[in-house]
Amino acid sequence: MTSVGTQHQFTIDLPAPWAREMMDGLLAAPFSPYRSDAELERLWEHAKRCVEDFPDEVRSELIRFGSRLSGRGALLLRGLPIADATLGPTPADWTVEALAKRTWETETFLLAVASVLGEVFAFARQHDGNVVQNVVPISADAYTQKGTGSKVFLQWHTEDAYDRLRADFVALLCVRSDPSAKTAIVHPDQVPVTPEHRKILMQPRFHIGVDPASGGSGRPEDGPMLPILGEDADGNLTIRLDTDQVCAVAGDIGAAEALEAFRRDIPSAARYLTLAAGDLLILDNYRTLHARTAYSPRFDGTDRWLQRVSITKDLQKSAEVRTRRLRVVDLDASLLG
Ligand SMILES: O=C(O)CCC(=O)C(=O)O
Ligand SMILES: [Fe+2]
Repeated sequence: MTSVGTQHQFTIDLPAPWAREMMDGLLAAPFSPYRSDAELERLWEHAKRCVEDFPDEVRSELIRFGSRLSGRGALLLRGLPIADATLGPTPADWTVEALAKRTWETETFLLAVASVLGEVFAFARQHDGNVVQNVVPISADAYTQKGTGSKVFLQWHTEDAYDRLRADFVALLCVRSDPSAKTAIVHPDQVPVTPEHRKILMQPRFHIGVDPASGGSGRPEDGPMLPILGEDADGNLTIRLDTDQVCAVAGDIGAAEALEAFRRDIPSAARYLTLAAGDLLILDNYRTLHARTAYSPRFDGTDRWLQRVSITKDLQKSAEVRTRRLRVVDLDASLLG
């Protein structure tokens, strides 16, 4: 097994014979993640048991990444064998009805990996609360700042930057690739920042906009006042930002300058990856910004297709706002900040 890494990101190539055998075994997984919450829970239990067969190195790297001890912001597992023919056509949108799938081996693997990092969950406002979300290009969204957009650059962001219940980790499994679409990642430590700017970016001198689906206006200036950078208990830098949905507080020239300088230096500090089918990219949502380059889907069933889950280390913190479904945070705009 080969693994290479930097202090910011780490890549593991899954051993091919093991990965093939595991995927063959998962073909028989009897539960769908899409039909009901009860069935999803059965699949979750099943996925957790699969982790017992993971190679030691994969398991221990996942545990290390999940514990945040490594300080890294991204972990890429490569080489999951995906039989393109069994996937069926890329759906035209993410609705469950569109997923004429009969086997759920990729979803099961995604959940198995997620189970080492924490608990999967979703927001009711996104993808109808699907826990496993299918990120595909949607024709009507082509020019939007959504994961389902395509023809425009999807700006640098952490997921749900304005929300205190945002995910700790986001896992993206590429099941069908488009070589022209690149996923870009950057750790805040990689972006050069002067000590003065860093101090400013750590103060609540910025607004992060709340999208209309979450009860906000979609305008950055209406969003809560928040810092962009922070520090965790170990003194490591954390980040919450969506460069499409942020502004400095009105009249705060220092904050505006610090934000502009930071934003300007992101692209050259970033790493650009073309996700291949079978690549699973796990992002620490407190330590990595991501983005996606523009690309041109054909909308003919052969387009790029990612499956994604959001993971929290502490499902309990959203207990009060999960009143309807076990893993789905209710539509509620009272949680910002
Ligand atoms: O398409 C990608 O590579 C990333 C999409 C994205 O930002 C997401 O699904 O969170
Ligand atoms: Fe994203």
